[in-house]
Amino acid sequence: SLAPLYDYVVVGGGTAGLTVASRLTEDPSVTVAVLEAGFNAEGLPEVFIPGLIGTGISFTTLNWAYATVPQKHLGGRNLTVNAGKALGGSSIINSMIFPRAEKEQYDVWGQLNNDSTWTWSALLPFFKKSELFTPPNAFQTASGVRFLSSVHGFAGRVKVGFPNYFFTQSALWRKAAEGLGFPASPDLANGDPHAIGIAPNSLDAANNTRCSAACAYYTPFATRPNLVVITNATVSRILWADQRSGKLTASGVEYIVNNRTETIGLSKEVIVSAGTIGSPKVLELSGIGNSTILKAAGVTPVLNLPTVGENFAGAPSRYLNHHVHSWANAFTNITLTKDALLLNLTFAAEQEALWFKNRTGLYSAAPRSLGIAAPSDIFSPEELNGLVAQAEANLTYFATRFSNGNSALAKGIAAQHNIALALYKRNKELPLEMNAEPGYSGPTSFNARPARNYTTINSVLYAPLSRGRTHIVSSDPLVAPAVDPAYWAHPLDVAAQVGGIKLARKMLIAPPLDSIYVGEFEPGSDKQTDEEIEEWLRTVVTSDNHEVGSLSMMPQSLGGVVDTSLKVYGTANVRVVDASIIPFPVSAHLVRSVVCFPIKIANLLLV
Ligand SMILES: Cc1cc2nc3c(=O)[nH]c(=O)nc-3n(C[C@H](O)[C@H](O)[C@H](O)COP(=O)(O)OP(=O)(O)OC[C@H]3O[C@@H](n4cnc5c(N)ncnc54)[C@H](O)[C@@H]3O)c2cc1C
Repeated sequence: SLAPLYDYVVVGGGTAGLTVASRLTEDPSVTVAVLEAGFNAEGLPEVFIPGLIGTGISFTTLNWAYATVPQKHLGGRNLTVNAGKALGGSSIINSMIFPRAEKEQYDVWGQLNNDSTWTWSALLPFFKKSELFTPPNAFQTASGVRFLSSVHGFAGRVKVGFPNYFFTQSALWRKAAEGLGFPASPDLANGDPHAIGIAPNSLDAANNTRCSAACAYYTPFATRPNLVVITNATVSRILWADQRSGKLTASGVEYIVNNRTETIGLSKEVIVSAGTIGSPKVLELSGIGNSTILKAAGVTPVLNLPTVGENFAGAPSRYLNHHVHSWANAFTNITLTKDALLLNLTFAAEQEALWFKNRTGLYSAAPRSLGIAAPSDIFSPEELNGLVAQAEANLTYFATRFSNGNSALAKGIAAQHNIALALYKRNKELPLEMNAEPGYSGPTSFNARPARNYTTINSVLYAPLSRGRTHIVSSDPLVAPAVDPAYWAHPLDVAAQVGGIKLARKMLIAPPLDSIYVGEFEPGSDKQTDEEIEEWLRTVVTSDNHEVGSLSMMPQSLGGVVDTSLKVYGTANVRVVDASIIPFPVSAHLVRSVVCFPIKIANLLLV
């Protein structure tokens, strides 16, 4: 055993990891060390200026860019799943969209675990507590921002606000969507997101800068003597002590810094917060997981927990400029677009100067106007009945196929599918985010597409029924895992995403958005039938970055890996706190959800 240096060691200084570390060190007698593979990137313009996301090193150095294995249902393509590699994790490179999902989807977390502390009504106070919300000013209100103060908090750590610039296309799109039957949302964080509106952003409204997890949970507390953050430190494994009361007990953590292997001792717990792909990797390298998979990778198993890395849910979609998903885009006669920033570098320089001068202009605009579509928006009642009946008939088949031969997990996935389909029938499982991109978004590179201005309607698949897995293939901690999200493995996911393209097309030519429409670019006039759209999508969609579930919080009888206090089954002092514990995907961007887990560590409530 190692001499304990710290009470807690947090593996991964990302969104959830920094939340935990800052909360624990509020007690001056508690010592915490955070080990983060990336560095502190808060000072980079591509991190702090909202409109510069995607430029500079945001998607190279600051990104793990995990490659998937060939995706069987997407023509055997290898896709990239983005995940932030920096202090603050994915919140450093994300789109700062900060809404909440449908209430009933959060309730499923509690339902699967028979635990009412993991439900919308139990989580809402924590959602509120974690944010420092700045209501819209007169200009923002006049530009269409709506909010309900009852669902916001005004004294938390994550700064939440709205941008200082609104693209005309977005306003036209919201009107068009309302014309197609989407209600105007009073607030996209109210738990009823089947509507259209302007999403709140994790943004410091006073400065118009990104508020990442580092901004919220590290920078204000960096000088705490009981908090130590080691950057450029890649954790290779957890070190085990003799068993404590029959349970596996961590005594320290091994990590690599500057090509040296170091160790750090702990007296209380290790908190694994390395993200949905990073966390199962750390557990497997430490000997926790499916013994067969571990042995094949050259790791000696210490605890056989065969569902580590399973129940992995993601969706193929993405809408940063070069990380696309499914969209319909059209040429537009409007000139103030994001394309203008690429087409005219003088204009781009002027806009950047404007941002530095008074925090306005195109670069101050973080995304975005968005809406969440329900089954009724993309399927006729007959189509929906048919798809749900088919999914019900094949429920056992898919649950078994997705569970990698684990009968408990097959039950867990069957339970999730049963609940999802019941929600589908009640129009409460919301399969798509629709949003307007004021510029090009799609599969064609800047040089290969016409040098024009565009409007894009993105359609992002949420709440997928497909489940895949992520596992190590080597005992070398610097080797990437084999990531298989099994995108489009379930037919309902495919149908929903095809429906999203049809809805996007309808929106592009609905008044008043039609007033700026000068012809479709993609998918293009040769892709009209569902089959043609589907075949095209299979060749172009890329990864969404909202992966969850690889270390699911579920009972062991349903194939879970952690209990509702987020302890790993069979361990005395290993907890997982990050998006990997989310057992059932929800229809929202995730940061809100991973900073609000209602657990107690050493009697200290996390949020
Ligand atoms: C491009 C992109 C856009 C997104 N857009 C949005 C959005 O607009 N709104 C929203 O709410 N969500 C968005 N998301 C999703 C959201 O940001 C993530 O789901 C969330 O931040 C995940 O939090 P986490 O704590 O689970 O993991 P992360 O925040 O990813 O943290 C994991 C941390 O662990 C570190 N790590 C991993 N392995 C090791 C290791 N072995 N040793 C040491 N450190 C390690 C990583 O470097 C990282 O810092 C987006 C994500 C991406 C990638």
